Amino acid sequence: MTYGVTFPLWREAAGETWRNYTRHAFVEGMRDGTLPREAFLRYLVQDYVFLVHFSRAWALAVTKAETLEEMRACAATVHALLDEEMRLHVETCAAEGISEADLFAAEEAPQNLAYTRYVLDAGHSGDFLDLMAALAPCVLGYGEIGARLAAHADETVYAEWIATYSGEDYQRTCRDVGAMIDAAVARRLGPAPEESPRWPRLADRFRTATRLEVGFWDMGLSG
Ligand SMILES: Cc1ncc(CO)c(N)n1
Repeated sequence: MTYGVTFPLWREAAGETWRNYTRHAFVEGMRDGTLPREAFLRYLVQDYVFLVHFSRAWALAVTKAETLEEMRACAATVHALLDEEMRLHVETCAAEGISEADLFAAEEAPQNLAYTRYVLDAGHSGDFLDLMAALAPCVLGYGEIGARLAAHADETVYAEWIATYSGEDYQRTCRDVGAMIDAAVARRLGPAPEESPRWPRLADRFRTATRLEVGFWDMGLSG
């Protein structure tokens, strides 16, 4: 999955951190079905809270945008998170006797706090590109993981998770976000963005968010 031209460059710059995220033991446990249910549910409850704050960060992107196209793409992502992706969390948890009110009230794990507030701060202290560099590993990383697992997973109890992230709705969101980031980078940094003095810092933000994704999976495994 490439999702545009900027994402592959940032992913490459993140080096083995990207692999640690997308090939994490938690991910492989969903692929082959060996992930303990308890770890999955712990993760899913935290991930619901993550998505609440992640939606806020995309809403912040609407206010940081410079064009109507950017505003539309960011608003559409807020909608996709709140009304499509979170359905997985609500329905899976409901089947386990965990209500949406319980999810909303769940106490955030430190790894969750660190990640979401890092992303929000990237947006508050920086501009639209700073925010996009911090948001990209989440959206596009899950797209990449979902597509790989759909192609290579065993018959697994985690099929619904895999179907959510490999499904057409989520993959379309990833393609749209990838294209929007390419246009946003070209608009602000010109035709040779890698030569811009801002480039190393954007790549660094992307890698930091990727490190925080690794921490999020670690949390799921360790409690
Ligand atoms: C931690 C995390 N990263 C990315 C996504 C994809 O939106 C998610 N649901 N949770």
